[in-house]
Amino acid sequence: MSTQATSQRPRMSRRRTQAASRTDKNVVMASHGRAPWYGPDGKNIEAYVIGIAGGSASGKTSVARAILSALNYIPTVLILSQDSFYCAHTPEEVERAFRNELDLDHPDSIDMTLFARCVRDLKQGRATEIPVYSFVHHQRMPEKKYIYGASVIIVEGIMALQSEELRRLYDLKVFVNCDSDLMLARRIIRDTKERGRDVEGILDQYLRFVKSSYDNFVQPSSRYADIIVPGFSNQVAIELLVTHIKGQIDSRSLRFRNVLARMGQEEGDKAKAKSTCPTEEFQDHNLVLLEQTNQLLGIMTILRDEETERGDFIFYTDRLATLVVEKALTLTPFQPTTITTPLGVEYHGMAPTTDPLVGVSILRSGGPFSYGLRRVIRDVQIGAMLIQSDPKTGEPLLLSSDLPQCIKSRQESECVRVLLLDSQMGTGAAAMMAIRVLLDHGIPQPNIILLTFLVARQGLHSLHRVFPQVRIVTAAVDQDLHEAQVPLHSPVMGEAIGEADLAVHLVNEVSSSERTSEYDLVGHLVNELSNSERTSEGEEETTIVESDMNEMNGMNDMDERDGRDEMDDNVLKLEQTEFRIQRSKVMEDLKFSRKHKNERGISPTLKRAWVVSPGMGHIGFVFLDVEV
Ligand SMILES: Nc1ncnc2c1ncn2[C@@H]1O[C@H](COP(=O)(O)OP(=O)(O)O)[C@@H](O)[C@H]1O
Ligand SMILES: Nc1ccn([C@@H]2O[C@H](COP(=O)(O)O)[C@@H](O)[C@H]2O)c(=O)n1
Repeated sequence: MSTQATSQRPRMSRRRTQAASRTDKNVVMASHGRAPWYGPDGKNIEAYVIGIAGGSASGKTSVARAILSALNYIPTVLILSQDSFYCAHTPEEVERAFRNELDLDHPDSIDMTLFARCVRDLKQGRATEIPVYSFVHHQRMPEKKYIYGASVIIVEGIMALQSEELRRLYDLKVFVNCDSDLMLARRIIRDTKERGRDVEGILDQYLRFVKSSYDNFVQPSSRYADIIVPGFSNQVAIELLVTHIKGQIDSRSLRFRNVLARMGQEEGDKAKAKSTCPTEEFQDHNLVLLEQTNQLLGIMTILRDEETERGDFIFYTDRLATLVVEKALTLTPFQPTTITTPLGVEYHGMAPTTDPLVGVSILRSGGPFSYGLRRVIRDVQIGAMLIQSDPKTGEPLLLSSDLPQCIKSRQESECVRVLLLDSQMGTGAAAMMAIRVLLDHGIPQPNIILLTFLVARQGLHSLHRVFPQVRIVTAAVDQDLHEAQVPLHSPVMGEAIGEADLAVHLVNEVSSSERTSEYDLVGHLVNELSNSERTSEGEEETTIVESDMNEMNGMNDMDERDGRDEMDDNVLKLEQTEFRIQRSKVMEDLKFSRKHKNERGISPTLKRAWVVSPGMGHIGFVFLDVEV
C-alpha cells in the first residue's frame, strides 16, 4: 500500500494555508490585559496547566478549544500542541516518512525532554521558544516560535500523559476517549484536507503504526487521567470540566496594589525612624539620586509648576531625560580599549562591553525617555510595554509588549542589560510588572536599571523589598503618596487614572500621523499586534495575537449606541472555530467614559488613584496634548 514519495510531496493547498491562519494552537489568546501573575513578593504564581491526551483525531484539539472558549473571561489562555515537538529527522527518515515507513506514533518520536522544559517554563511564567514542525515536509523547521504570558495552558497531544515528568506539571489530566473507527474516519478527512495526504497513504500509515501505538501507548495512558471525556456528544462532560477549572482559576485571582502601597508606607516609616538624614533612608536601596544641584532643582521647579506651558514642559523633560540617561550609563560596564589617533598614536581608552544594552519604555509615560536615550546612544534598540491600570480594580494590566529580539532569545537574554524607562513611580506596581516581564525573559535583576524622573519614597521601599538588586536612577524622591478620588480624565499624576484613555489616544495618534520615536514605537506595536504573524505555507504553527491594541485601533469610529448593544458587538467571533472571545471589559469602560466625556465635556466617572505628591503632573498627557 505504500505510496511514492513524490505523489505526496507537493500538495499543500491554499485551503491548508487558510486553515493554518485560523489555527489557534501555540498562540496566547489575550482577550484583555494580563493582570498580575505574581504575588506582592514579586514571585510568579504558576499558570494552571491542563494536559489532554487521546488518540489521533479523537477530538483533543476540539475539547481544548471548547475549554478556551468557555474561559473567555480569562485574559491569557494558550493551547500548546505536542505536534510541534516531533523530533528533527534525518534526510533518510524524511524519505521514509513520505513512504509511510517512519514510525511517528512511538513515544520516542516526540522530543519529550524539550516538551517538558517548555511546559515547565510556561507554567512558571517564563518566556519560551518552541520548535515549529511541518506535517507537509515531515520535518522540524529552522525557525522557533516565541511564547510568553499565559495564565492557563492547555497542553494536548497523543502522548501528553505519557511521561511522568510531564504528568507532574499538570493540574488536571484529561483523556479523550473515542471509537477507533470514528478516529480513523476523521483522520482521513483531516489529513487529506489539511496535511496534504492521500487516502491510501493514510491507511498504510494507520495499519503500520497508528493503530498499534494507540493500543500499546495512548489508550493505556488513560489510567493517569483525572477525567475521561468522550470524543463525541461531549457537551455535558466539557461543561463539568470547565466548571471545575473556573473554580480553580478564580481562587488564584490577585489584587494587591493597596497592599503594596501600605507595605511601602510601613517600611518607609521604619527606615525613616532609623535614619538621621533623608538620603540615609535609601542608602542600601540601589538608588542613584541625581546630584541636587541648583541647575537640577531649577529644572524640577519648572516641571512641577502647574503654570508651565506645554512647550517648556517638553523641553525641560527632554533635558532631564538626558541627565538621567547619562547618569544611568555610568552604571553600565565599560572595558579598557586601545585605539590609534589620526596622529598614529595609541590611545588607551574605554568602550562599552559587548553585552547588548537596550531600552524598554513603559508606555505611556516612558516615552520622553526614549528621546533622551536615543540622543545619548544613537542606535540603541528600544522596546515597549503597554501597562495601564484596570479602571475597576486599579491593578496594573499588561496590555502588550514588544521587546527587542535579544530579550526574547533565551540564548542572549542572560547577558542583556536593560534601561527600563518610566517617567514616575508611585506605588511601584507598574514598574514591578515591567521588571517581572524582564525577569520572565531571563534578564538578571542586576542587569536592570530603572530610569525615572520622580519616585514616591513608598514605591522605592516596595520595589526594593521585592527586587532588591534592581537599580533605580532618579532626579527626585517625593515624600507623599496617597489614594484619591479623581476624575477619569484628571491630569493628576497617578498610576491609575486616564491611562487607558491615553493608550487609546496614543494609538489613534499613530494611525493618523507619521511620527517619530515614541509614536513609531507605539505604531510598531500596533502593527505587530494587529497583523497575524504567519509562518510559511503549510506549517502547523501560526501566531495570532488578539489584543486590546487591535480593539483600540478600531475604536476611532465608536458609536453612541447604548452600552448593552456595544457589549454584544464586542464579542469577537473567530472565523470558523466559533470561539467567542469577549472584548475587553476595560475597553468597554473606556468607550463609556469617552462617550460621556464627548457629550458633557468631562467624564463623570471618578476613579481611585494613587497620587505622588508634590508631583509634577501627568507627563503622558502633557506630551501628547490630551484634552483634559
Ligand atoms: N465532539 C465532536 N463531535 C463531532 N466532531 C468532532 C468532535 N470532536 C472532534 N470532531 C472532529 O474530529 C476531527 C478531529 O478532531 P481534533 O479535535 O482535531 O482531533 P485531535 O486533536 O485529537 O487530533 C475534526 O475534524 C473535528 O471537527
Ligand atoms: N510527520 C508526521 C508527524 C506525525 N504524524 C501523525 O500525527 C498524529 C498525531 O497528531 P494528531 O493531531 O492527530 O494528534 C500521529 O498519529 C502521527 O501519525 C504524521 O502523520 N506525520
